[in-house]
Amino acid sequence: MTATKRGIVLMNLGSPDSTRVKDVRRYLNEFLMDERVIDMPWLGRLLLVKGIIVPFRAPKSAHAYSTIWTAAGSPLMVLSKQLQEALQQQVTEPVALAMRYGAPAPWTAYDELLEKMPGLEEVVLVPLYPHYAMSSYETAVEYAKEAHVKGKYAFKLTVIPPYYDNTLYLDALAASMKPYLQQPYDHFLFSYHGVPERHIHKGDITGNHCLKVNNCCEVSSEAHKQCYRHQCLVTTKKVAALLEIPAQKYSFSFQSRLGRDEWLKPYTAQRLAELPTEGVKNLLVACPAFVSDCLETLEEIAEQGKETFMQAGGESFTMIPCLNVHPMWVKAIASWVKDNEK
Ligand SMILES: C=CC1=C(C)c2cc3[nH]c(cc4nc(cc5[nH]c(cc1n2)c(C)c5CCC(=O)O)C(CCC(=O)O)=C4C)c(C)c3C=C
Ligand SMILES: [Fe+2]
Ligand SMILES: [Fe+2]
Repeated sequence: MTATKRGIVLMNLGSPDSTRVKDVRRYLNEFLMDERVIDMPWLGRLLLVKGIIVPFRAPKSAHAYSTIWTAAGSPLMVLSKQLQEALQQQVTEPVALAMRYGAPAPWTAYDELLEKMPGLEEVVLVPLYPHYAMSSYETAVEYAKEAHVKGKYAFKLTVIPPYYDNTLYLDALAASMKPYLQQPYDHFLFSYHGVPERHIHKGDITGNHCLKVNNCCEVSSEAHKQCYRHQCLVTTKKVAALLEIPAQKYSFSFQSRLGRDEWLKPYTAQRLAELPTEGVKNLLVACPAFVSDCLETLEEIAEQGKETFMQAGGESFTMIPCLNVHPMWVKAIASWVKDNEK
């Protein structure tokens, strides 16, 4: 039997091309005009995004990006490329990188793989999002599928499902965090990117479970296949168990709220201001919704979040890096692609 000619695409969110306001504006326009991110009818979305959000946000975001930008580009891009290279060392299949917004687009990644491997039969898509959300995992996967159909590519596209409860992912996450638990700490905060509550209702395939049933995320339901909050809770509990963090010593919260809608609570910024008043002086923070460090971890949490916590009376704030190129994480991806061969 001959082996399937297979390639791998790692897919992340994408960053602006530079910290110039015009590049950030273009990026934000593409990002926020995505109907899975701002889920409004097209005209309302256009007016809100181009008329209100982007003109105000672009200069502020450009400044935020300028505080984390490196000589090689945005941390998210640099770290995604490093992950691509590290994975390439572990597997024989060619590995390409794609972004949901900006470059490289999925079709660029597909063409790159075809060039390296003429007669390509299968592409395994690895979304760099552990949890299912319509504004992250779903939009990336649908975009990659659309590019596959539109480009009439002959190869089969196989998508790795959300891996929030996958043992290899959880083991890698716990191992990457463990060294930071050697220092004394009062509390461990798992901060996840937030989403509007409306997105959780929309994703509820049962129509009557999410945010409707008491303790919905802990009551077994088919809805959990697409419930971002449930999946964040599972990652939190399983990692805390692996690290033997007692229940009263950890919690989870949601960051990066945009606009006036109700988003998943508690809000990270609010918790960071409250924790010192509850006796938490030494804090560990991790952001498992991101596999690569990015604006939301390096600026929003490590810079702004730290300031909020320290000003509220905190004494030490330790930000735990994302998985980035942790060897166990690279091995986890390699192993999922290998399992897929069976
Ligand atoms: C309605 C707005 C947004 C939703 C919903 C949303 C969900 C979401 N986002 C990520 C991952 C990332 N988001 C990043 C940046 C970012 N996110 C939004 C808005 C929403 N995200 C904006 C406007 C921005 C741009 C920066 C800013 O102006 O604040 C990033 C960082 C990108 C980088 O270049 O570093 C990531 C990663 C997830 C996982 C998610 C849903 C679960
Ligand atoms: Fe975001
Ligand atoms: Fe839920």
